[in-house]
Amino acid sequence: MTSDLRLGVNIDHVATVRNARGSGYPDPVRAALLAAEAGADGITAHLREDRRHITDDDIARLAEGLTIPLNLEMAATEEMLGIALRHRPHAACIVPERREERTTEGGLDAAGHLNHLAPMVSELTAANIRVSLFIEPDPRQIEAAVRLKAPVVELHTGRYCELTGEAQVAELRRIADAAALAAKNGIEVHAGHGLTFDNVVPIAAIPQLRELNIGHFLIGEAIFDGLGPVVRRMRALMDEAR
Ligand SMILES: CC(=O)[C@@H](O)[C@H](O)COP(=O)(O)O
Ligand SMILES: NCC(=O)COP(=O)(O)O
Repeated sequence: MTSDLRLGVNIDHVATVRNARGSGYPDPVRAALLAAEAGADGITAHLREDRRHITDDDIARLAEGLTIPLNLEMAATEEMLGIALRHRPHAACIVPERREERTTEGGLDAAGHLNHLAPMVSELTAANIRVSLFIEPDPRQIEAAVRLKAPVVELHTGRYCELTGEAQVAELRRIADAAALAAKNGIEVHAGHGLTFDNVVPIAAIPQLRELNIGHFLIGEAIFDGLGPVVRRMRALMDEAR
């Protein structure tokens, strides 16, 4: 039986492999359908401003063809807002973006950009899109999410995944405290970034978490074991932790 913790499979890096050769394959939509068959509860795709992996056409096909919820990760720009409003994904997760970064480094500074984010959160919410803010596990950012009336936050687990020993335990505590604070304020709590078979269990055991979004590791492992088996194994680890 699956637990109350949903697994969102991020298929960005299927598109990274496709784009490396400018070919039509491997197709991230095919990967999304396979992940759904293997037990993913949702699909996450990050349409970066530089289109380095997922493309506009991928988003159109995902929005059209998925039977499980689509979580569109997007920068807080007018262009991305327009795309979200056009395709109406189940959820939109607002993430920070820097063109020169290799991956999403740190969370969105919601506290520092309240005035910019407020109309965006309202417009997405009015369009029936569930807004999530991808933030650091920091009480200041949770308070900003409360002020913005964001229904969901996703806590960035990247630092936790990179640390070891006592420092990792301290970061895990920071994530658990942030999850408790957000849930106490009526916010649904998700987490993700950098999660693997080896580090997922302590995160999945945080009782307030309702969803984990995992991509890069799963797509990498799929090269060796196939996407279906690795999604099923991640699901099983998450379920055992609850
Ligand atoms: C916001 C986030 O954590 C995911 O989108 C993940 O970062 C995959 O995309 P990149 O590897 O391009 O950052
Ligand atoms: N929001 C996090 C996400 O979608 C997946 O991150 P990663 O597992 O690719 O690092």
